[in-house]
Amino acid sequence: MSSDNQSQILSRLQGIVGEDKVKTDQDSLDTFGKDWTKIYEPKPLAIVFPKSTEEVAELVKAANELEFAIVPSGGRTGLSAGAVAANGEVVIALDRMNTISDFNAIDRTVRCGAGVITEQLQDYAEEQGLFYPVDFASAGSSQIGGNIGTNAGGIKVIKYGMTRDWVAGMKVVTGKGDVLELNKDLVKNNTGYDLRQLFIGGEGTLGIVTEATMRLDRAPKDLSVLVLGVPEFEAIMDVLHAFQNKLDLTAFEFFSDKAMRKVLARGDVPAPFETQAEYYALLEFEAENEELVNSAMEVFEYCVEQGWVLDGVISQSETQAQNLWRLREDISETIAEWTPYKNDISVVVSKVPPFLREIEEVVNREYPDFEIIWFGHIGDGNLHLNILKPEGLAKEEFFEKCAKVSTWVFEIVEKYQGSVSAEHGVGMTKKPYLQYTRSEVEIEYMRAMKRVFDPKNVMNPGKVIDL
Ligand SMILES: O=C(O)CC[C@@H](O)C(=O)O
Ligand SMILES: [Zn+2]
Repeated sequence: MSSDNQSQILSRLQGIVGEDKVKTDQDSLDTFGKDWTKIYEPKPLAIVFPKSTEEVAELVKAANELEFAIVPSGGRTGLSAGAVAANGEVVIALDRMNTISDFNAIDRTVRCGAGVITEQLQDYAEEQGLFYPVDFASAGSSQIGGNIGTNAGGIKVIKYGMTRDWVAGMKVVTGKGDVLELNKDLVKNNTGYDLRQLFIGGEGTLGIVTEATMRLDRAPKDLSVLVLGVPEFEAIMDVLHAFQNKLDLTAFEFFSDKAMRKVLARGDVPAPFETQAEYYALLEFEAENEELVNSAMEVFEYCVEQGWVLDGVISQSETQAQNLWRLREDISETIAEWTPYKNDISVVVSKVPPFLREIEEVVNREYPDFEIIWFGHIGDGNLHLNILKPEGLAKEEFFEKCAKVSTWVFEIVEKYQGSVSAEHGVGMTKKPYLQYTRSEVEIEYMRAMKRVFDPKNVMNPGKVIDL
């Protein structure tokens, strides 16, 4: 792009959002040009901070006219490079659109600007005696618009579903610059195609979500957390099955001993119990009355009798419950110092054990010095596969080897009819592998949709699919 073009674009942006809301300093470009993927060099042209849907629509129209690309940006906590601007794009950061309004106690809904932080909504719901259930470790920085764009999942999906299930209505600016108000917050609205669903999880490739009405729920009462030591991976599924038959679980997570040891080594949280097991399951349920607690204890004893569980602990206080959760939630951040290879994959729950074993076998056989760290939302069939870079192995060589790992893993994903991205989206990192989960015909329909909503390919180009 010539410098004339660049200055034309910049002055147009300034005309729309105001001079001080267009940033081109190196610090802003570096910060807003990337997400947590960390493997791409950010190179945006500018970062703009609009305040309203109208301003966003003007920005998108300008992009169509002056032919520049847009990257929508929320809390930038994504792990698939969906919010990376590495090719001179204009980043639209929704941070200033962070108002919560129009709470409706009867409908149990609240309107959020796209820039509302997840935790801000969770706290707001709590103040109203209600609950916003989509939750994950990055809730303190991720934004509602980004959650919708990526259909964020997290640790409570087993009971509450993904972000998709909590969007009552939303406003989007399409890639053509049209403003759509979708679904009008209705529970029942059988009037043909539900366009909401295309933008939810569309990763900003069809348009930008600027506002949304989010549903809230009854607040769960007296949540209890159980951590169980499990000697064999296969037994975790028996444990899940046994507990699900008796209790309505709000979470069922797992992590390996290797993962937990890394968290414990930081010295912030105590070990759950002395017995060491190869894997741990973390369960959460509403212990509203004694009957439910007794029921949980009976299942626990049954699991011990069967040899599926070696030891366990049930939280006796809120602090203990939080500490048990930290054993699971702190893993991702803790292992970041080993420059891990990351993957986020899923299969139907019943196929999880052979699926994991097959992946483990191939990695162990080909690269015996690689340390695999398993954890994830196993109650939903979602595994997080992390591999730590061995000390002394150069980063480049490690990532070259990991590219091979990806191909083996995705071949196994295809064999098990799973997904190459369970909850982290496609972005740039999973784009080359989409065909392991989506058929060619399906991908062609996706391209056709992209052409309808964003004919000039200004919206987050190079993410999810290529035209
Ligand atoms: O870092 C990862 O691999 C997963 C991050 C996140 O989805 C989690 O469940 O902790
Ligand atoms: Zn996760």
